Amino acid sequence: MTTLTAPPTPAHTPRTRPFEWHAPTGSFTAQALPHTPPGLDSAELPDLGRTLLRHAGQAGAARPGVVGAVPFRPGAAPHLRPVDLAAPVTARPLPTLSSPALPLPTLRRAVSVPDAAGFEALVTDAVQTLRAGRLDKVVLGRLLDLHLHAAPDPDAVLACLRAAHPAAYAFSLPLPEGATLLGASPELLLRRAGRDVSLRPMAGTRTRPADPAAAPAEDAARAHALLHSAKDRHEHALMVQAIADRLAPLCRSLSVPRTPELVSTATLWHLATPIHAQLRDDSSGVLDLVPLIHPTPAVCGVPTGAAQAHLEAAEPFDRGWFGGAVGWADEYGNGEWAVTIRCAELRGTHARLFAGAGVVADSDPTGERQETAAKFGTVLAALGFTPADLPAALLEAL
Ligand SMILES: C=C(O[C@H]1C=CC=C(C(=O)O)[C@@H]1O)C(=O)O
Repeated sequence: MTTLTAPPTPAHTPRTRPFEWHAPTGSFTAQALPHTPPGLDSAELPDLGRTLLRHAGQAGAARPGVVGAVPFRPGAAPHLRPVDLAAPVTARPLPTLSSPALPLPTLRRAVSVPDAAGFEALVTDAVQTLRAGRLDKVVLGRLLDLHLHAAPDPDAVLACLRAAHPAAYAFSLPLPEGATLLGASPELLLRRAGRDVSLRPMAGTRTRPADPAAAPAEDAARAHALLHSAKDRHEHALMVQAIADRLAPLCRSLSVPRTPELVSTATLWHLATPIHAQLRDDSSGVLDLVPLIHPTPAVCGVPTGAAQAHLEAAEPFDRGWFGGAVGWADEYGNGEWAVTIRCAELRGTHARLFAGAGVVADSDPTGERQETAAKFGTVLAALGFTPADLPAALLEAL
C-alpha cells in the first residue's frame, strides 16, 4: 500500500484552473490539492479514489473529495484529482448570455475523423453486422479537429455552454499539459446519495428546428415521431434492460419506468428513462458503481463485449475521454457522474470535439451522420460557430 504525505506547496506553484461542475442539483468549483505521487493513475478507479480521498484528508481537506474523468476504454487510466469539496465551493450563478461572448472564431482548418463519407461507410458496415445478428446496437463515434487562429478561453466557452444548456451537466476539467476537457452533457450516468441511486440513460435522438419557439408545431411533431419510433424505442429498450441487469444484483429496490420520457436540449430531442434504485447495503460507493455501469449502451452498444470489439476495429481514432464519465465523489461514497458527451478537449488553438450516434439494424447512414453533426453543434455554438453561419470548410467536415 502507498503511504501518502502531502508535499509542501511552494509559494510560486502556479495555480491551475479549477474543476467546475454545474449540475441541475447544484454547482461547485474545486481546486486540485497539491499533486499526488506519480504512478497512481494506473490504479483502478475504486482503489485510486480511496487513495486520493486519503490524500485529500492528509492534505487538510475539511471535506475530502475527488474529481475527474474516466476514459471510454475500460481498463484505461482514469484522471482523478484530490480536492477539498468544502473550500472553496463557489456556486457560480448561471450566466445569462444567450450567444457566445467570444470574438468570432477564425477557423484555419477543420478535419473530421472519419470524414462525412467515411462515417456513413462505417454506419453501412455496422448495419450489415447488425442485420447478420452479430450485434443488437453499436454507437459509432467521430471526432472533429478545429485549428483556430486564436485560443478559445475555456471559461468563456463553459459560460456559453451553461447559458445555452441550463439543464445539462456542464463541466470543465483541467487535464495534463494545459489542456481542458469541457462540455454540457444531458446524460446522468449515476448519482449516489447514501443508498439512493439515480440514473437517466439516453438513447434515441431527433434534431429540433433551428428556432423551436418559432416552429412549435414542427418541434412537437419531431418529438412525437421520436417517442413513437419503433427503431428508437427498440434502441432505447436494449439500453435500459442492459443497465437494469447490471444494477439489479446490488439493489433492494429498482424502479424502471416501462415508457421513456422525452427530454429536450436546446437543439435536440432525446428519449430518456429515469431509473431509481435503493442499494442493499453501503458497500458500493459511487466509484464502485461507475465501472459497473460504464460503458452503457448509450455510448458503446449491445451486447457490450461485441460492441466494444466492433468499435475497436472500426473507429479510426482513440476516443480518449469521450464516451467515458466525468464527475466527483466524496469520502462517503456519494457523488455524481455524467456521461462525457457533447464535449471537447481544448489545447491552445486546437479544439477536438466528439460526437456519436447509436446504430441499429434499420439505421440510415446519412441520418446518423447528420445526428453527429447536430451533436457537434453543442460545443461548436459555444465556440462561436452558429449553425446558420458555418464556414464552408466546417460544413464540409460535418
Ligand atoms: C453518443 C452521444 O449521445 C448519446 C446520448 C443520447 C442519445 C444518443 C443516440 O441517440 O444515439 C447517444 O446514445 C453523443 O452525444 O455523442
